[in-house]
Amino acid sequence: MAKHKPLSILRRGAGEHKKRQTAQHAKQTKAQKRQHLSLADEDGDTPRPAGKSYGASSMNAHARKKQCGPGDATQNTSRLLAGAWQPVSVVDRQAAWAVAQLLRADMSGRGGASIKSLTLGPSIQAKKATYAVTCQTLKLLPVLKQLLEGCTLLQQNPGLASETAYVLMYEVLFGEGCRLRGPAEKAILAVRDDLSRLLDTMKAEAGVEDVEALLGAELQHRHKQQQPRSARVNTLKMSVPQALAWLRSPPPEHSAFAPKSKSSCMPAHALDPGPDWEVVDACAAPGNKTTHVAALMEGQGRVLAFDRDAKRLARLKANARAAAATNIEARVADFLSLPLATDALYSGSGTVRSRMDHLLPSFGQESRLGDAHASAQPQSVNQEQLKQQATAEEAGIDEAASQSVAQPRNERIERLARFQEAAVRHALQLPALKRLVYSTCSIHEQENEAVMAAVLPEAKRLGFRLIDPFPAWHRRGVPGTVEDADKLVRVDPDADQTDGFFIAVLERS
Ligand SMILES: C[S@@+](CC[C@H](N)C(=O)[O-])C[C@H]1O[C@@H](n2cnc3c(N)ncnc32)[C@H](O)[C@@H]1O
Repeated sequence: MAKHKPLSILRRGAGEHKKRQTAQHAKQTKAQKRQHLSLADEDGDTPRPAGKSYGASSMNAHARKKQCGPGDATQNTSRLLAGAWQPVSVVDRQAAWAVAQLLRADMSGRGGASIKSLTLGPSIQAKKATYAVTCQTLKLLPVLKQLLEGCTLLQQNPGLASETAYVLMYEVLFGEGCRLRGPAEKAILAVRDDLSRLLDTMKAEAGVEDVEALLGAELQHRHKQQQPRSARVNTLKMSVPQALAWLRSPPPEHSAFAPKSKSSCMPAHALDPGPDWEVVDACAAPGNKTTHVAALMEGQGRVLAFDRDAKRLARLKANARAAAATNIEARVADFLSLPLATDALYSGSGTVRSRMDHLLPSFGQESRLGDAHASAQPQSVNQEQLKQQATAEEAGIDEAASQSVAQPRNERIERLARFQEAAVRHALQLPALKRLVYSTCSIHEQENEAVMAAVLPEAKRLGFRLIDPFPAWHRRGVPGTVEDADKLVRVDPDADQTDGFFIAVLERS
């Protein structure tokens, strides 16, 4: 089990830091240009005079200023987007951008891209460092907010957005400092001593020594809850006994190990394909399940992988090559226009731990199974309507979500559920279909049991029945929501310590 790391990990390792700095110096100018291209919301650096220095009078722990109320993050996000001061370091600039996107989406209650997709995406440089700074800034956000509210930093520096301030305050107080200095860094550095004093006062008032203790018990507990790490052995490259032997020797660094959540390996086993099977993965990219299925088929038979997103399909192809899965044929296609079987689309609500959503301020404020059942009893819908309404863009998580227009969560889940239902109905029409696995990494009943309840009558007419892929598994579909709910498999992200998942298997005898 991965243990919670002490505050010292707020500093990146020396090697990583050196690598990052060298790369930064070498690529700074080019990187700045590229960043402006790739981070479309950034409006370029608009250098302004450095902020004034602050005397102790502008920092008051006891009479903290309330100018930064809950509404300010949105305003300040616009400031960030409208050409406010950008951090000079590409890592800090990317982190400030990611924090702005995440807080904006979180406050609006709309779905959005995950921390990982924003900080580890293809256009991001120094991904690990950007991810680390973003996570640590979010983790300490309550403290950073309090510090910011205790001073007039934003008021004195109209060019400084709060998200930039959070990231740079994190860097200056807990991270690696700011070696590269533009107006934003100078503004923060000018008040560094005052911020430190204010932090000391906050700790003294709370009677704690560690900054994390300022976060309160609930938040600390939330951060400590980490899922056990798991990996899937690519049996096309190494057998499981070999892998176990490997794990007993020094750290496993082998392409046969793919870090994966345990539950994400369940759908392929639920399908349980034979070597001579022909399998269709309808919404396949980036190919996690596809490559797993291909391995379970021992590199034989044929796995047809479809995805309507050409870029994501290119990633699938690269992943298939890396996995030595030569039995995968990948094509760009819209599944709803193809007479083929389906994997599934899902909101990804079960992967909040993997997505690191617990670092966001609103985490835990909504009911997890929530509104799904009450508001979304399965309704039969016209197939053509479904095709029109259920656009795939909303269905892909992460990258796709970050590009799509944000929608209220419930609306998005409803649209996903409609697409999912359409996809299953479509797959059921395949005359040669023997077994269908419907799986989502969502915990919403609307996308899971409700979809099954909607399609089951038609599935039964076509000769399918629900079967139980894992009789020994302990967590089942929500009782009373669908016939044979006890044959459905659920994985709970908290109780089962892996990503949330839902799996239903329909088989024709
Ligand atoms: C969540 S991802 C799938 C993850 C994949 N099953 C895996 O295990 O790696 C959803 C994918 O469905 C694709 N998609 C959405 N609508 C589609 C459609 N109508 N036809 C084919 N692919 C679609 C998206 O482009 C996205 O890549």
